[in-house]
Amino acid sequence: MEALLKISNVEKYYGSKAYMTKALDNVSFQVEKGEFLGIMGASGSGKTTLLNCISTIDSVTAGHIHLRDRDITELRDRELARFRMENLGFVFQDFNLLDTLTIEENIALAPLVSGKEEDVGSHVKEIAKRLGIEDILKKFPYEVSGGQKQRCACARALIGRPSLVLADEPTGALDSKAAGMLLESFTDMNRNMDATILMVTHDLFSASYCSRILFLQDGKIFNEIWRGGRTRKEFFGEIMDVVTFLGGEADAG
Ligand SMILES: Nc1ncnc2c1ncn2[C@@H]1O[C@H](COP(=O)(O)OP(=O)(O)OP(=O)(O)O)[C@@H](O)[C@H]1O
Repeated sequence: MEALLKISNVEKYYGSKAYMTKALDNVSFQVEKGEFLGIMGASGSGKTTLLNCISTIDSVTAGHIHLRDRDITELRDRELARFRMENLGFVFQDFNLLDTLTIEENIALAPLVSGKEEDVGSHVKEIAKRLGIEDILKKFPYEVSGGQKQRCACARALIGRPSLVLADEPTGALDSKAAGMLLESFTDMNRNMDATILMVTHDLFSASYCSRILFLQDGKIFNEIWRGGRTRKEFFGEIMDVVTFLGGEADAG
C-alpha cells in the first residue's frame, strides 16, 4: 500500500510557558491511499487540533506532515491556499454552505473559481446523482434537509478530486437516518470514487463505518484498531470496548 499522508513526531502547544497546553504530544502515524480512517478520543484529547494541523488551518509546533512527497508544514501563505484547494476536501459538522447560492452552485463554486475544469455542470450532476441529491440541485440550502445539506457538502468536497477528504464530526448535526445515509455515501466515496477519508468523530455508529480507528488520549495515540474482514456490528463492539476502557466519553449513535 502507498502512504498518502505521513505524520511524523507532531507536537502542538497552545499558550505561553506558564499556561501551556500540550494539545498534541509526539504524534506519528501514516494513512494509506484508499483508507477510511476514524479519529476518536475524549473531549480535549486533541482530535480537532490534529485535523487542523493536517488541513493547514493551524501550524505545528514541531514535527512534519507529508502529503505524498510534500512537507505541508513548510508551506506559506499563497502556497497554503493553493495546496488546500488542489489537495483537500472538507466536510464540517455545520455544513458550511453559502445560503445565497443553490445546491448546484455550492458544489460547482470551487471548480468555477479555479477555471480549470471545462465541463463543471456535468461533473456536478454526476456526483450529485451518486450522492442521491440530483433532484434538489436547484434548491437553496434553507429549502433542504440537514442530511441533504451534508451530502451537498460531500459533493462539494469531492468535486475537485482531492487526495484527502477531512471530515470533522460530519454526522454531529444529523438524525440517525440521515447519518446512516451520509455514512453510506462516505463508504461509496471511499470504495468506488477512490477517496481517502480522515474523519473525526465521537459517535460509535459513525466510527464503525471506518476501516481503521486511531484513539487519542491527552494528545497521544493511545490505541488503533482495524476492521479487517469483520462486520460493521462486530467492529462497533470492539470500538465500544476501547471507548469504555478510555472512560466512556462517546455517543452510541
Ligand atoms: N486555540 C486554542 N488555544 C488554547 N488551547 C486550545 C486551543 N484549541 C484547543 N486547545 C486545547 O487543546 C486541547 C485539545 O483540544 P482539541 O479541540 O483538539 O480537542 P478535541 O479532542 O477536538 O475536543 P472536542 O471533542 O471537545 O472537540 C484541549 O486541552 C484544548 O483546551
